[in-house]
Formats: sequence, C-alpha cells, structure tokens
Amino acid sequence: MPAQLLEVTDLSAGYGPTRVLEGVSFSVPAGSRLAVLGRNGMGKTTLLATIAGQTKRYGGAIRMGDTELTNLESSSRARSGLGYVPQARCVFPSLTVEENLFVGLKDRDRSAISEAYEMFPRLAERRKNLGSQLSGGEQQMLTTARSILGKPTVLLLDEPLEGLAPVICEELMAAFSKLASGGEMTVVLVEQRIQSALDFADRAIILERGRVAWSGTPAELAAQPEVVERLLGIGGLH
Ligand SMILES: Nc1ncnc2c1ncn2[C@@H]1O[C@H](COP(=O)(O)OP(=O)(O)OP(=O)(O)O)[C@@H](O)[C@H]1O
Repeated sequence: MPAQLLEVTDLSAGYGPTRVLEGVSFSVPAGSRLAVLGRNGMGKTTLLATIAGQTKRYGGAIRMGDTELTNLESSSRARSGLGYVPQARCVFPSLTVEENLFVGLKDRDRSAISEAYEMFPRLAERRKNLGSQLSGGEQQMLTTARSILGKPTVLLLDEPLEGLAPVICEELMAAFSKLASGGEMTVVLVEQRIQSALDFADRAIILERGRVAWSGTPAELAAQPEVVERLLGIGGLH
C-alpha cells in the first residue's frame, strides 16, 4: 500500500471534561513528513493520541486517504494502516526481541522479520535477548520496528529520541529518514529535539495551548527567530 494523505480538520479533543486541543487543522501529503513542535504541555502527545483514537474527541474530523477515521475504534484505525508509536516504549519484558517482533507481524509471514533487522541491525544482534535486557535506544528501535512490520501507511512517532544518547538519536533518525524516503509512509513526528525534527521534516506545525500557532517549512521557521523564541523558548535554530 502506498503512503496516504493524513488530514485533520477542526479537531477538538481532550480527556474527560478537560479540553486540550481546540480547532486543530492541518494536512500531511502522502509520503511527506510533518514535525509537530511546541513547549511542554501544549498538546503534542494529545494530538497523536487523538489521531490514534485514544482520547475523547469533542469535534472535528480525521481522514487518512479515503478512509474516515473519526469514528473508528483505535484497533480499526490500526487495521486501516495507521501506525502509532507512543511515548512510553511498549516492550514485552519477558519476551525475546524476536518474539516481540512476531507480535508486530499481524498476518504477515515470519520471514518479514528480516525487514526489522535490516532497518535496525542492532536488533538482529540482540534477537535472543529479553525485552527487559535492552537499553532505552534498543527498546525504541524494537517498538518502532514492531509498528513498522505492520506496514503502516501513516506513522505517528511520539518523542522517539527522549532520553537517548546523541549517537543513538542519529541512528534512529537515519532509520526514520530511510523509511520515509521510500514514499511508502507518511510520517508525523513529535519531538523535543527541535533541530533533529526539522532536519527530518518537510513541514512543521507548532502547537500553543492546544492550537496550531504556526505552520510552515523548516527553512521558514529558521528565518523567523522571534517565532522560535516565542513558541519554542529557544534562542534560534542553526
Ligand atoms: N490523561 C490526561 N488527563 C488529563 N489531562 C491530561 C492527560 N494527559 C495530558 N493531559 C494534559 O493535557 C495537556 C497537554 O498534554 P500533552 O501531553 O498532550 O502535551 P505535550 O505537548 O505532549 O507535552 P510534553 O512535551 O511535555 O510531552 C497538559 O496540560 C496535560 O496536563
């Protein structure tokens, strides 16, 4: 399946009575990469969780290609081709790396596991290790690889670099870029490491208190240091 367009229209959502997102609209063309930026607590995780169907939606619509996701359960969204790698790394600690990967295969043949090892050779080296024996970076690779084995056409990544050493971040970002460059996947990346996210993305949106406060290309953002300072709280980009 080729990558699909992701379109979010006037989305409002939150948790129980707490509204977090208000009137969020953006679209990510098929095969492109969007960075979602913003200071802590501005609604980035809530946005991805809402697209994945895991929060309370008050209004608005979410469409992936020709599929209207808005009223689907999260499991149906996943079956429709939506991959979601949440912030918490979900590794089964008592299963080996390979067994963890089997979980991601859905109805694909076991030989497809080689795709995960190709993308993350480190996982091949650790294939017999238990999930509990992996480093943070290896856990992130495993969680991501498991999601990718399901062949998502739209992939949501929530802070994959959190807590990882710079060298592992580079390795992961290179793997994400490789994945996205094949044109088989549309990627939405939430990341606090702003420069890494902008190096990866074609476009970015910045959330402020649950609304889209800015959108544009990484080059446009780099040319607006006052926006960077006001919405991201850093002195500038390089
Ligand atoms: N389960 C929840 N129940 C109620 N409120 C929540 C819940 N999760 C998050 N919130 C609130 O929603 C708001 C947005 O949080 P969210 O995690 O989406 O922000 P974020 O931009 O991803 O932040 P960070 O960069 O710190 O991860 C915050 O005010 C947070 O306190």
